[in-house]
Amino acid sequence: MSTARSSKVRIRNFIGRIFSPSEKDKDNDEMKPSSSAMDISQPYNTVHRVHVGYDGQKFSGLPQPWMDILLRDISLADQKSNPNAVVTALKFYAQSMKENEKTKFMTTNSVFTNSDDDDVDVQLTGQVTEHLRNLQGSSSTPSTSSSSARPLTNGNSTFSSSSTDASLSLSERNNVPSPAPVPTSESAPHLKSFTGEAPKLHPRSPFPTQPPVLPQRSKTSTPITTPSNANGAPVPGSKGPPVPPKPSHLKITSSTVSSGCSSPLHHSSARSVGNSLSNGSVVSTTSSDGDVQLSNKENSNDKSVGDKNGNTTNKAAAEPAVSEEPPVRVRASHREKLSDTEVLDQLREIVNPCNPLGKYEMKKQIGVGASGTVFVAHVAGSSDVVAVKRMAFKTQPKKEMLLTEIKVMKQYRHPNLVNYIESYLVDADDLWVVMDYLEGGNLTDVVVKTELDEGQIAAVLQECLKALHFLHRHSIVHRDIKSDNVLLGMNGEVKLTDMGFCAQIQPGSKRDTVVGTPYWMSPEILNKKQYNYKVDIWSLGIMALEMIDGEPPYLRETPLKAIYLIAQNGKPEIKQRDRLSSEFNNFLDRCLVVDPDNRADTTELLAHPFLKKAKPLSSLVPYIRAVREK
Ligand SMILES: Nc1ncnc2c1ncn2[C@@H]1O[C@H](COP(=O)(O)OP(=O)(O)OP(=O)(O)O)[C@@H](O)[C@H]1O
Repeated sequence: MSTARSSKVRIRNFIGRIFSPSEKDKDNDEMKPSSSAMDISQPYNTVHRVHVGYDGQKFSGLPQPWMDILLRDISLADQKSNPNAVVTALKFYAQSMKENEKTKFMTTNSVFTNSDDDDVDVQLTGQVTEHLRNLQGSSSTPSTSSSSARPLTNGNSTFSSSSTDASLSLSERNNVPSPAPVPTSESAPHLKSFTGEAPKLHPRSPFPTQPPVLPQRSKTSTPITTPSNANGAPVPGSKGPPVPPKPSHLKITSSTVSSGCSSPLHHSSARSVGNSLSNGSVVSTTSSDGDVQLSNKENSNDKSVGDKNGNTTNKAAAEPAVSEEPPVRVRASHREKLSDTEVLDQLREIVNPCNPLGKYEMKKQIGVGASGTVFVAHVAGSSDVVAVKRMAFKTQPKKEMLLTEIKVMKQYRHPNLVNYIESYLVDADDLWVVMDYLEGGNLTDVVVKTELDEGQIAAVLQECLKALHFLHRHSIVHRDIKSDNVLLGMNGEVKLTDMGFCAQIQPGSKRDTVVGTPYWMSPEILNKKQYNYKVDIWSLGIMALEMIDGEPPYLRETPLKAIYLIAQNGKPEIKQRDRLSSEFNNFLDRCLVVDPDNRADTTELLAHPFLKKAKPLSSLVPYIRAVREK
């Protein structure tokens, strides 16, 4: 029986990568300075397998630190009630660890990508699949019994001496300093109507009990600094996502200014690009390369959930045990990845070949992102202000994503997208992307610190939907919709940014690359199913919940638990349902439909009665100001 019920999780590569921490993304290899001729290289493409069993009662075969995490975060009862969700969470966790090692700064609320042909597989025997199906059929209600009542445990100690520390200390990395104490109001605050007066800010309530492990929201308005070793790698256990080492030439300095050159866009047009293109017309036709290109993968990989014939063919399924095997095989990618040199070549075709230093005068740092640092800059000889994102190209772990971002920004212009102005590649490494400056910062700061009313929320959603409608109409799926990626102007403009994960999906086709930020991810992405542009609608629904609650569902859970809960629960609970208008409730219900085929699209949502409640964008201004001035 236990054999029949065994499920097998193959977590390939992961362990090998943990124990070979110096093996980096091979994309970076050619950029590494060559070491001495006597150096013996690290093994590469090593593949290890860990067979994990589930006997209907508990999981076995996981490395001990993982067992500890599992037991700490997901009770045995929860494991039993939905082992499939546990498997999904473990897969995700393993994948995030792998990303962590690749990018050095993975956190669960960091965005990440992984191809479906990556290294973490789950195989369930037919009977187990049936068993799980029965379980799921009979327990479709959310299992939150232990999640909200139980104070979160601190994951710091669990892995402090383990050899897998560097990757497994995810929870610890998600720790953030406690928010400043704010008086808790006795009664739940009601959504307000905007009166036109200066807003009385409604600070979000603090946690009832301060959880020791709190997943971190990216706090992009202040630089994130993380202790790092001599190589710039993060120190295990350090808090906050480390940023890539910043080359000295990225420091703000006016001493390096050299002669500028004429730009493709004149200064005076820089701030009006969006408006001048307000019809949302496509400037250029579809890109045919990089991530923007559709690569609709045939289901050619050998990964499957369950054996359709119900056969128990795998020895490991019958005998759950940790077994590490020698390197086996590396699955061919379904899409040819561009080499660094190819990315560089394509980039050179896009960028302005001149030196930007005389043209843009850096004023101050706005924030530090995963790939670089954003500055506000003055355009020399004018009063125009732009944002300049500077990135050290050679050390970027995801160069192709950068290329995608620039291509999409350049090709698709719309008043509700942050518009690209131009880009430069200085000394083949210092990549500048010049874009509209949105002085109001990101929506996260507003939703975390204030409470918008329904009219304001509707206004924000309407603007985002216009951008999404435009993108979807051009077969572009954004894949990372969240408040962090919505920028605000001081006049209340609302614009989507961060096009790095955009992909093109031909009408009627789907993708399966796992991309996004877990808390905002749709169930179909999380479960590694094929998906289409409807994933953006789900994320928009989660973002609407952020605007109501100040955070997405499960943000206070430990990462593994959060992923488990998303996989387990599907549609999240709308906590303040009773306080919301029926129109808003219905809007949320249309976004947060688990089955993407039944989920609304942008056309439906743009005509939704809830958006009739949208207030003028100027209603956002006092809130934006208040947050900026705080
Ligand atoms: N055009 C802009 N105008 C104003 N602020 C901006 C602009 N672009 C980015 N920012 C701000 O700069 C900070 C860093 O932005 P960035 O896009 O680098 O962050 P990220 O999305 O975390 O990183 P990455 O895109 O590299 O993964 C954020 O606070 C963001 O809101």
